[in-house]
Amino acid sequence: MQIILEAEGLSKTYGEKTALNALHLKLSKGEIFSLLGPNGAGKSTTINLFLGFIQPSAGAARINGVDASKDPVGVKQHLAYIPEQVMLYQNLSGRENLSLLSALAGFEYSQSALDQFLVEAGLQADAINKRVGSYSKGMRQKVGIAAAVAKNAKVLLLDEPTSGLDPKASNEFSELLLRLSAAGTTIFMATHDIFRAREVSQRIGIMKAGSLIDEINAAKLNAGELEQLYLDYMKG
Ligand SMILES: Nc1ncnc2c1ncn2[C@@H]1O[C@H](COP(=O)(O)OP(=O)(O)OP(=O)(O)O)[C@@H](O)[C@H]1O
Repeated sequence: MQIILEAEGLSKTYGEKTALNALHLKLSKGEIFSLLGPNGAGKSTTINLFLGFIQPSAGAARINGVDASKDPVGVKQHLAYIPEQVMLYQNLSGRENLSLLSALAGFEYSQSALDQFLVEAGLQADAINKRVGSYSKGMRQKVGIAAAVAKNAKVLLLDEPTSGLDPKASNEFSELLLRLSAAGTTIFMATHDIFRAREVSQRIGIMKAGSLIDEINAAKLNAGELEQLYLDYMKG
C-alpha cells in the first residue's frame, strides 16, 4: 500500500490551548478520507499543517514523503487546496483563471487543453469564457478542481467543500471526487456534511477538541447510523 498522506504524532498548541493532539493518520493512493467534527475541533488546523501554513508543535505532516514544515514549497507541488470559497480573479474568465493558476504551478496549456480540464471538472462549456464574478459557488469549485487536475496534484485537501451548495451541485461534487479518486488522487476532506462524507469516503474520522476519537469504515454504517454515532460522541 502506497502511503501518500501521513500525520505522525501531529500536534499544534497555542499557549495552553491544544488545537491538535497527536494525530496519527495514513492515507493510501486514491483513498478518500473525511474528517467530521464541531467548530473548533481542529480540522482546519490539520489542513493548515499539511499545507505548511503553520508549524507543528510536535510530530510531522507528510505528503508523498515530503515534510510540510521542512519543505512547504515542495509539499505544495504535490497537493491542491480547495477552501470553502475558492479564491479566483472575479474579472477574469474561468479559462483565464485556470491559465493563471496553472502558470503559477509551472504549467502552460493550450486553450483547448484548458477548456478540456474545465469541462471534465463539470463546468458548462458556455461558462468557460464568462467572468468568474458571475459564477455560482459550485462553478468556482469546479475551476478549483480543474486547477488541481491541471497541476497533476496527488493530493486534494478540501475544507468544507459542500457547505452552501445546493443538492444537485453537492451531488455533482461528490461524483467528481469519486472520479478523481478512481484516477488515483488521494482526498482529505474536512466537512460538516455527514451524508456526503459517507457517500464518498472509505474512512471517516471523528474529531473532538483536537483529538481523533474514532475512525469509521464508511461501508459499515448508513447515513442515519453515522449521524447518531457522531451525535453520541458530541454529547460526552
Ligand atoms: N492562531 C490561533 N491562535 C489561537 N488559537 C487558535 C488559532 N487557530 C486556531 N485556534 C484554536 O484551535 C482550535 C481548533 O481550531 P480549528 O480552526 O482547527 O477548528 P475547526 O475544526 O477547523 O473548526 P471550524 O469547523 O469552525 O472550521 C480552536 O479552539 C481555535 O480557537
